[in-house]
Formats: sequence, structure tokens, C-alpha cells
Amino acid sequence: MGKKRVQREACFEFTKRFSGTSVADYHYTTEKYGHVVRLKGACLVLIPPRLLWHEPFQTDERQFQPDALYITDPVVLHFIVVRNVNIFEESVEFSGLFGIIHHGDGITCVTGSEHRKQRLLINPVFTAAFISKLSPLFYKIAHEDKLTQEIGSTPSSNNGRVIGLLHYMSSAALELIARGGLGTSFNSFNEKNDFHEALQTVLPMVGRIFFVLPYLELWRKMEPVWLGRWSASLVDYVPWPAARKLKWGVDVMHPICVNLFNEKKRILEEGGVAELEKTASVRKDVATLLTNQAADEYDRMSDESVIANISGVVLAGQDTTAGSLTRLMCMMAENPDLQARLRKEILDAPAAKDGEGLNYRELNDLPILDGVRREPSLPPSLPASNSFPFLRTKEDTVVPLHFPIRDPSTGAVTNELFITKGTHIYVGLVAANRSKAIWGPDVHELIGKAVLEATKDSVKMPGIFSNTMTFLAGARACPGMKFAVLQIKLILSVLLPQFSFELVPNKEIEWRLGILVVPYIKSFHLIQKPEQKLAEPRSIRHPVSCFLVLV
Ligand code: HEM
Repeated sequence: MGKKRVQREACFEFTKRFSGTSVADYHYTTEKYGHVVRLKGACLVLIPPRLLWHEPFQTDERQFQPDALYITDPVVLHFIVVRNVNIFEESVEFSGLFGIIHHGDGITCVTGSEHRKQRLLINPVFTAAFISKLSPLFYKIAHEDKLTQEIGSTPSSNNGRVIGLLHYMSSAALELIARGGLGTSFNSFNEKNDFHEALQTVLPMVGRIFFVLPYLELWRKMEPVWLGRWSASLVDYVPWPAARKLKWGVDVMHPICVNLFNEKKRILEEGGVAELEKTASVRKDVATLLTNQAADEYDRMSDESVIANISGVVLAGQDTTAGSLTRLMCMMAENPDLQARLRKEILDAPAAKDGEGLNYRELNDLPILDGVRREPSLPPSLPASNSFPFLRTKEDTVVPLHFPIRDPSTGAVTNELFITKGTHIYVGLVAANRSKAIWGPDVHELIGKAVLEATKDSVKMPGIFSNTMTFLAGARACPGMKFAVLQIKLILSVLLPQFSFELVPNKEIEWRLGILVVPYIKSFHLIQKPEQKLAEPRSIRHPVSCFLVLV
């Protein structure tokens, strides 16, 4: 058997695993396939995208999806997401999808100077100094959570109560982003809440419409505008439940974001900046910054982009945080000893003894809590870059490698990688966080405090968060990182002293990969519809198929 064939089979096997169901499938990819993996493209396309899209796929236009690279090598990642963002641009799949979900060019779908402008506008409310002021509000909301209210008031039986934790975490995260980031409330703790349901619907549905993703950007920019709107209205009649559900979610989300913006704008026009700032929990928030922009026309964002950003921040900040929190609680349930140590640490903190919530600084002073939230094995809850082409190479480029590659056909070792124009790049967030070569041989066992030690010795990663790739790196790194970390720490500090968490006996939890990482329990969906049987995950050859059918 020729070496080429072996390589092809390895690629194929990896692709099959890549499109597998469990996040755990990713944990050993670097050990098995290395830190740069070529993913084989999918079937031949009937209508070449270049006939439909003005910037055609360059690598192999005969394929519906061309070959792609799945990258976890630290030096390559640094080269791609930090140093050369102009060469490795966001893919049309990404901008088309989020442009449609948010009805406009928000931060998630613009590039270059427009992206920089939008980031500069929202950055001031994501600094440590600013976020630290949010802890009293977060503490109040954590106490309003149904989890603390309902379960806490139920007389406890010896056997405890079985709960779908993600649902509670999701409501709390939505309310935190609403009140902390937008100066409003989405009544997130109400049982019947269309907005909440819409937010939880859109991303899972994307997995079912993956093969139209390359065309969404073209569709949303379609002219005349009425033609685009008219064709969108037809989606309600197509015999394709996933597309209809996605449209339902977007149709519910959009007017709520429009109303929020109009209300803020009205307050600004009638009462000026002082009145607008009264709507924010600490004088400023994302909504006030976006509504009250500089007068300079060049620096201003269109109303459409402002609304898209309001919608984008809610979507980006809600189920990501909820997923991470639930994953951490799961980890606590799997490690009762760690859970007990963390509980003691929180209860022993002076402020906790006074019956007051811990503030930003006090939370940062707790070493076990800090170690736990740095957990590299914590799957990033938004592995978007694992789910569909994230970046596309704009020109032929030679990229340096940290881990050399051996050419299977010649045996030659290379320290550089030639990436051709048009190649799709997946940034392997999950796999990079679990690479033994990066973190050391015990990466799969690292929990809690051990992480702090491991961070010191590990290979330098470009990620902005504790050497992990969880919040990405570079110009597109998550601006909400500090916001998310405060939420996570604060909610843990409120819940752990009140509850002890255990896994339900005989029910194995599996974390599965869609656009978000979502927990499943045996054959039941853990989040919204426990009564519903889990649909079989769909798996085809191309990595794009790693979207899972979640609901
Ligand atoms: C644990 C929770 C979170 C995780 C793991 C996370 C992770 C990420 C990642 C990996 C990206 C890059 C996505 C991509 O371009 O493919 C991102 C982007 C983003 N995140 Fe987060 N995030 C979290 C929480 C939040 C929160 C709480 C907010 C807002 C308050 C937020 C706002 C955003 C925004 C606006 C972007 C787009 C940035 C841009 O394109 O420039 N995220 N996040």
C-alpha cells in the first residue's frame, strides 16, 4: 500500500472522527494526526459556487467543499489569527450565517477597518475596571435564578432532585447579559419565553442547513432588496423544518432587538446622554455605547449594524457561558473532592462569612476557583471554528511550524507549511486545549489547581485566556471574556455553598459538538425537551457535516 494511500486513509478516518458526535473525539486528535491536518473535501458540486458567488472558492472548484486544514499548531495559529488577519479572512459561510441571523453587518460578519471600528466602540465596557463594577448586579441576579429560588426553597430529600442544569444556567446567563450588557431584562426566568427559546433554536438548526451556508452571504446581499425579502418569506412554505425553525428563531429575535434599540434611541433623543446612561446598570453598557455614538459620520455605525450587534452580543454571550458553567458543574459532580475543596474555599472567604456576595477582586483571590475556571480541558463552548470553515486564505502563504511535519511520501521533515490561496482553515480550539504535546502528558487529568502549574510549563499558545484557545486570540478574540469569567466565578460562588452536585446514577453525560458544545444524557436531550428522543447525528464525509442534529 503506497504512502499516499495511507495518508488519504488517515485523512478520511480523521474526517469521520471530526464529524463524530462527542467532543471527546477531539481530545486525542493531535496525538493521532498531529497539529496540522488536511481534511478531504466533499462530493462534486452540481452548480459550481463560482456561478453564484462573485468570489469563487479557489482551491478546487469542482468540489462542493474544497480540502481544508484543521490547525492546532501554536505557531501557525499565532501566524493566522494574530499576525496575518488580512491574509486569513473570515469565510463567507461565517459572515453569511451571522449576517442573516442578526439582520445586518454586526461585529461577527465584518472584516478589516470596519471590524476594528466596531470593536473599538464596544471595547470600553469589556475592560477589567468596568467589569469589576458588575459583581453586585450579577450577585443579585444569581439569587433571583430559579435554581436558587425554586430548588433552594424545596425541602430537600435525601435523594436530592434531578435537574436539567443547562436550562437554569442558560436563563441566568441571558439575564446577566440583558441587565449587565444591555440595560434591559428579557424576563429570562419565565417558563414561557419565546426570545429565550429562539436563541436556543437558531444555532442548533444551522447544523441542518449546512450545505446552503456558502450561499447565504450572496442571498443576504441580494438586489433588489425586495427580492431578498420576498424569497426569505418563502422559507415559511418550504418542506424543510430546520430552515423554518431557523427562520422562526431569527424572526422572533430581530424585532425584540429593534425595539430595544428604538427605545434607547428615544430616551437619548428626549432626555440626552444623562437619561440614556440611567438605563445602564453602571452608567455605560454595550447598548448605551452603541446608541450614543460619536457624531463623526466616519466613525458611526448604521442603525442596522447597531441592531445586529445588540443581537450578536446576546447570542454570543448567552449559551456560551451557560455551556461552560454547566460543564464546570459537571466536572464538580465528577470530582466530589474538588467540589468540597472549592465550597470550603468560598465559605471561608471573609466576605462570604459576612453574608455578602464576593466582589470581583475577592473572587480573583480564590486560588482553587481561579484554577478551576482556567481548566484547559473545559471545552470551549463555542467551537464555531470547529464547525464550519472559519477562515479562508486570501493569498498563497508560507507559514512556520512549531511541530515539524514529516511528508509521508518522501519522509522529508519540514518546518514550514505552504498554504494555497482559497484554503479553508478550521481553528482547532477544542483539540488545541487537549494537546499532550502542548500541555504535557497529564492534560486529560488536569483539574483545578494543577492547571495553574501546568500553565507555567506548557508551550506558549496565542490564546488570550490563560494559555488556552477557549476565547480565541488576535483581532477576533472574544471581547466578552472578562464578562464571562466573572459570571462563571460568581455563579459558582453562589451555587456551591447552597447545593451539592452529583451525577445522576446510570445516566452518562456526553458533550456533543454542534456550533455550541451541548450536554446530552443517555438518549435524552438535557436542555429544553427532556421528553424528546435525540435524533441520530448526521455524518457525511466533509468536516462541514460535523454540525449535529441536536433537537
Ligand atoms: C464562556 C463563555 C464564552 C466563550 C467560550 C466565548 C468564546 C468566543 C470565541 C471562541 C469567539 C470567537 C468566535 C469566532 O470568531 O469564531 C468569540 C467571539 C465573540 N464573543 Fe465570546 N465567548 C464567551 C462569552 C461571551 C460573552 C459573555 C460575550 C458578551 C458579553 C461574548 C461576546 C462575543 C462577541 C461580540 C464575539 C465576536 C467578536 C468578533 O468577531 O470580533 N462572548 N467568543
